[in-house]
Amino acid sequence: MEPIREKAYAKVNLSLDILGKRQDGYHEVSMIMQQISLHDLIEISTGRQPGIKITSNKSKLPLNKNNLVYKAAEKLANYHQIHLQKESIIIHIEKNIPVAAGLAGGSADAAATFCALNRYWKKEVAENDLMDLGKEIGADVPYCLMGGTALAEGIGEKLTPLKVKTPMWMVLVKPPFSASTAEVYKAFSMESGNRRPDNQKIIEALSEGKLSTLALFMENVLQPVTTSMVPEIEKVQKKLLEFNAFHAMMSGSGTTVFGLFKTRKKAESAYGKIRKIYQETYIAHTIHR
Ligand SMILES: C[C@](O)(CO)[C@H](O)COP(=O)(O)OP(=O)(O)OC[C@H]1O[C@@H](n2ccc(N)nc2=O)[C@H](O)[C@@H]1O
Ligand SMILES: Nc1ncnc2c1ncn2[C@@H]1O[C@H](COP(=O)(O)OP(=O)(O)OP(=O)(O)O)[C@@H](O)[C@H]1O
Repeated sequence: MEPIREKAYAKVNLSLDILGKRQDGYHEVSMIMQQISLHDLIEISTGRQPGIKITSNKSKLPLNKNNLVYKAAEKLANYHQIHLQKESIIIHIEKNIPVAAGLAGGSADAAATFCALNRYWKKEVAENDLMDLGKEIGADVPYCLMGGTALAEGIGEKLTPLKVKTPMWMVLVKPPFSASTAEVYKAFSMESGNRRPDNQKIIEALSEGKLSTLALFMENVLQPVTTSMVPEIEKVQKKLLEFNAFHAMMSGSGTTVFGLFKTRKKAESAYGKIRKIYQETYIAHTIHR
């Protein structure tokens, strides 16, 4: 049997606002998510040993039960009442998305694993059920299942798809330092007074293709928090602006900073320059559903 392949696309946060803290430690958010062309590849094939084996081209990735791909396989098998121990499955993760970078790499892999395993097992799951299973793995997983452009509320699982008139090119830089999502959220204070995005204005600007207006209202309230841990973020942001990005901002809890460009040519020119400074530099475009 031919291996089953599924692309796992990264996301950037065009905005991230925090509205409050919940009793369980999670935060109520309001953020605009955008899927991008940078992706991992999930490949499912039949193995010889019983159980699930995870392999990857990336040596530092956990290949055990801590991998979000394993968690996704376990959840989906339970849902279908399939005994994983009686299966013989190899899941290979071709990792291209930088890890612990604010680009939802692990969440995207989990979402793609759901889709690939459903095809492998020839099963279907109602969208709502799949979203619920995804939410149990991570707050970004429901969005990764949906893709495209969306307003994400609640802890990130309440999703509204958004219209975008103009696709965009971007250059992403992952500084050589990471930050833990849990630690960044923990260090955020509701009294911080950090600059907040105006999501309604961003939604309008996206639907009308007004890129300069968009830039006026994009903010990530976590950026000052992560920058206090990793000051390099500010330097990367300045470099992207210097190389003609019309806006540059940190994605998610960081540490990746992305710069938006009005044309592919401008993005390619900046990419050529900034990759000489930062090893983990990527060029991508937005993906629309
Ligand atoms: C930063 C973002 O990537 C922005 O899209 C997400 O909000 C984080 O999504 P994620 O990594 O899928 O989050 P999870 O794996 O569910 O949670 C990791 C940790 O982040 C914190 N967390 C996450 C989401 C949220 N709305 N509030 C939180 O406080 C919690 O401490 C949690 O223990
Ligand atoms: N398949 C996976 N890909 C990447 N990381 C994984 C995976 N499975 C487990 N992890 C672990 O999860 C942690 C976060 O990785 P990930 O790349 O998803 O972070 P992130 O991009 O900051 O996510 P988010 O934007 O959702 O907060 C890492 O420490 C990594 O070891």
